[in-house]
Amino acid sequence: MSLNTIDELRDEIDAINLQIMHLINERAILVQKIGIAKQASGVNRFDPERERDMLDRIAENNKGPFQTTALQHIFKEIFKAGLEIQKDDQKEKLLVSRSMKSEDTVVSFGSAYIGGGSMQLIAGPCAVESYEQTAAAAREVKKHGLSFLRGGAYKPRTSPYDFQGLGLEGLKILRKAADDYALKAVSEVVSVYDLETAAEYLDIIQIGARNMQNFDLLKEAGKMNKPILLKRGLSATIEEFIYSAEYIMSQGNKEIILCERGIRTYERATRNTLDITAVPILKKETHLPVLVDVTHSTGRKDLLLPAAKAAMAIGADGVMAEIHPDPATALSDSAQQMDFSEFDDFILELQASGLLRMKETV
Ligand SMILES: O=C(O)C(=O)C[C@]1(C(=O)O)C=C[C@@H](O)C=C1
Repeated sequence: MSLNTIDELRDEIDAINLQIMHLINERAILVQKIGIAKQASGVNRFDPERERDMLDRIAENNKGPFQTTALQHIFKEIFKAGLEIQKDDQKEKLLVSRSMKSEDTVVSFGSAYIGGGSMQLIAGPCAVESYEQTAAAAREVKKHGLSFLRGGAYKPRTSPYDFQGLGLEGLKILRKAADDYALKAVSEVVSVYDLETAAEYLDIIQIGARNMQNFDLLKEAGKMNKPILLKRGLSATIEEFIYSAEYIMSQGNKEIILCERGIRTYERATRNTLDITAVPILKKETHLPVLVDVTHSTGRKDLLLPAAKAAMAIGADGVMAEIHPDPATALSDSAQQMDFSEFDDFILELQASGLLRMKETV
């Protein structure tokens, strides 16, 4: 066969390639329409029976030279690509997605707000242990012109024998300390049964990493008229994180703050691996504010400042950090909490780097 003939055959293949491309895209448009119809009727995107029917029809009609198995593999790839298009279309329609709302969501608390370019620092003890301890932290938070005081009242711990938190008493102490220093109170709720009560004492309800896919808790939080701070799961993908936020917003609550707190990987140098690029991805894919928890992600005091600088430099709406009057005596996370002198240095460094301007935290 001459080279001419090969070129002529290739020209024919090029023309057929384009025909196949147009047909596949024509098919994709139909798949998109089916995806929209399925979403509207709550039908699962993946339909194995339908795929089996189509593959059987390929087998019945295949006259070669391709082996039927080879063709079926090719069509399976087309089906998978169709599912991806349906998924992307669905993601574009999520209430939390940036395509649904181009402007940033700003969660307002009177003169304080989270999102929309404000740079917040949420600080406080890992756990509320006593009024004196929590009030001391509140005083430090206020001293630096910050607005938000965190403190754990319900502590999900790995071991059932570890300090579980003061519960309702802890919420009351946190509320009093926050009120005494005109701060907003942030604390985690771990059970659906505690939501209503907690909402009476908190300005922000936190749903922790271990509960990121506690769908009942997410749905009930979505029915509340209270901002929700949702932490990324230990091993959650960004897509799962976004869908968990959608669970909340789908129930009506639009005041959601996302928090990247590190993911569990093979790395042991830090407590978790801070997935810092999750911040711009989440800012790009959703309109929600994104915070970074530098304490739980790194688990190391020496990394709190570098991690906070990285978070603020990459576009986070703020940082969460733990402080304690005497970390060595803390009932949880004693190794990771800054004492007040360390906190002073932390704040000064962030200010010196121009990443934290105190006027925006008032
Ligand atoms: O027919 C459907 O239900 C579709 O969603 C379309 C389609 C396809 O590519 O043909 C895509 C994914 C499903 O698993 C089955 C079929």
